[in-house]
Amino acid sequence: MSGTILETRHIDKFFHDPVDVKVLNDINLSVSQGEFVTVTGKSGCGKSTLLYILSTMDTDYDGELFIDNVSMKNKSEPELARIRNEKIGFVFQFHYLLNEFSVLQNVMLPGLKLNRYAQDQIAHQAMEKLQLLDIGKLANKKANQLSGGEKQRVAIARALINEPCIIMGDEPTGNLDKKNSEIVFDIFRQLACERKQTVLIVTHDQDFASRTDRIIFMEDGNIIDTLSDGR
Ligand SMILES: Nc1ncnc2c1ncn2[C@@H]1O[C@H](COP(=O)(O)OP(=O)(O)OP(=O)(O)O)[C@@H](O)[C@H]1O
Repeated sequence: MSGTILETRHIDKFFHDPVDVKVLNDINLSVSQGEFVTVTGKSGCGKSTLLYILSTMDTDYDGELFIDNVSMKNKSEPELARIRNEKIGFVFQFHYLLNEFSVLQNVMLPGLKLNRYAQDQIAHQAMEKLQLLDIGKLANKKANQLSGGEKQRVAIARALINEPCIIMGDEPTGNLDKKNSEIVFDIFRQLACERKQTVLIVTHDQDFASRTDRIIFMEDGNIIDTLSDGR
């Protein structure tokens, strides 16, 4: 494994409504390139809140976040949006695919947003991602013609289109059966091992978590333990 790709220093987070509540307490985290990490803990312990901060979508916190060794402090919203698009791919529990668009078009969308390549080049890259995930044959189907497992694979392909250095997932297998969860797990493992992309997943799924490189356990807004598999 190589350098640090994601780091937090002393992150605290308060919610103020209806009363002041501290939901994250002194979160210090360092994740390496190519590492496959899960964050787990009971409902309400702060996992999603942390993920929102790590993904730069929530900027209302104390402490400092570094992505690819760059501090996110004092960045404007357009700058953060650019960093998000370039550096981070997201996979959610619910896929949020656009039903009226084809699979290929869905995968292309974040690439078009970044405006880095011509449209036909993005289409080519999108096709490559679909093939990587073994769903090339679905390219021209509409998103609403797919099974749940296929939709989630398309959502992963979409997350990969801009070659992000970090892939973040919020319960990405939460809506899948065992077989499809396995497929999604294997994809993340492959991305981390072979493509050296960092994968950080929030999950309740203990079986999933137990097979990743490191499990970060949270309780009441604190990191209480980490378990590495020594890989
Ligand atoms: N917008 C908000 N305003 C006030 N409190 C909030 C807000 N969002 C979340 N919380 C509180 O912050 C704490 C952490 O919530 P968070 O959603 O991060 O937990 P979680 O570990 O992701 O839970 P789950 O596993 O159920 O998704 C909880 O006590 C929650 O009630």
